[in-house]
Amino acid sequence: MFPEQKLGYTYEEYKVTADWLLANTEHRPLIAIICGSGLGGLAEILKDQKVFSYSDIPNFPQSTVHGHAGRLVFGTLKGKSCVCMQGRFHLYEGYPIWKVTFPIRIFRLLGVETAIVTNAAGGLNEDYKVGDIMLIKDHLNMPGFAGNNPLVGPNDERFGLRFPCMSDAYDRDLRKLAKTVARDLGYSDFLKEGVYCVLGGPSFETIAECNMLKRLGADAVGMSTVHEVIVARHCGMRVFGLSLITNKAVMDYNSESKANHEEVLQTGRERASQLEEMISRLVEGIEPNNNNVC
Ligand SMILES: O=P(O)(O)O[C@H]1O[C@H](CO)[C@@H](O)[C@H]1O
Ligand code: HPA
Repeated sequence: MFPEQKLGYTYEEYKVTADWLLANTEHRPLIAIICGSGLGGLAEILKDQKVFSYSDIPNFPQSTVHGHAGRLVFGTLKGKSCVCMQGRFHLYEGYPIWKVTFPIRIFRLLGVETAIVTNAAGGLNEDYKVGDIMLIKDHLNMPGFAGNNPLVGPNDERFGLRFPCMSDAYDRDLRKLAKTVARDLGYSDFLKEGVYCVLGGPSFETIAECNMLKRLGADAVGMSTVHEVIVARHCGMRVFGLSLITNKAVMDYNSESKANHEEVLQTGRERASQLEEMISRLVEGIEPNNNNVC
């Protein structure tokens, strides 16, 4: 006999964590920001911070990847209450997908209405340059095609529907707002909009895989974000996503380039201040959603 496999957290387990956070901070965030690899500096722009190490929060997984500090930062940005993950979880760290997305449901129980998800990604679209910021308009969920979707398992109606729609995953109004913000900041030259493809990692893609993904319609490739977005949409949050193009995917057998995590982190450092400015202005323009399910 095989031992029964755990398929996710119970509602009560999510509540334990959410209630612990509510008891330990006075912040009541409406906006959650998830920092991608090397983008943890985004959390530093929050004022009146209350910071928790993931290791101190009941049930919280731990960050194991360089460039993901493992801190949950509450604070205000442009007068709005926010919570920021300085470090996310990835499948390749060995976490089951329901642990990867655990924080999203916690945020929902805290009252968060809007999720801003950021990541570092490899550019597949040949028009993209290193340092470009790509607004995510849609995704390709490769682990999902193989049955690894964070909503697999019994559905808890207190979070959302059994079969949530994903054709409107990335909020059109927030993308419009981001384009206006980027134009006002003079960022239009490096602003793109495209399709993000998630793979399991941790190995970077082969040349053949990059060419295949491009033909399938992906503009950028990474190892995160999509699982979080699916859970956020399932529980009725609005989602805004952006990818920082940290490296160009290698598409050509004559190329000497090699993807590496140090380059990913370095590009994050170089674009940090523009990303901070853009996210601040975006948050400033976000209207409360009055906790309506989108
Ligand atoms: O998606 P984020 O967390 O930004 O990180 C990206 O950067 C790492 C690879 O360098 C991978 O984890 C990839 O997903
Ligand atoms: N591939 C996958 N994930 C990534 C990449 C990449 O080229 N760059 C940053 N994260």
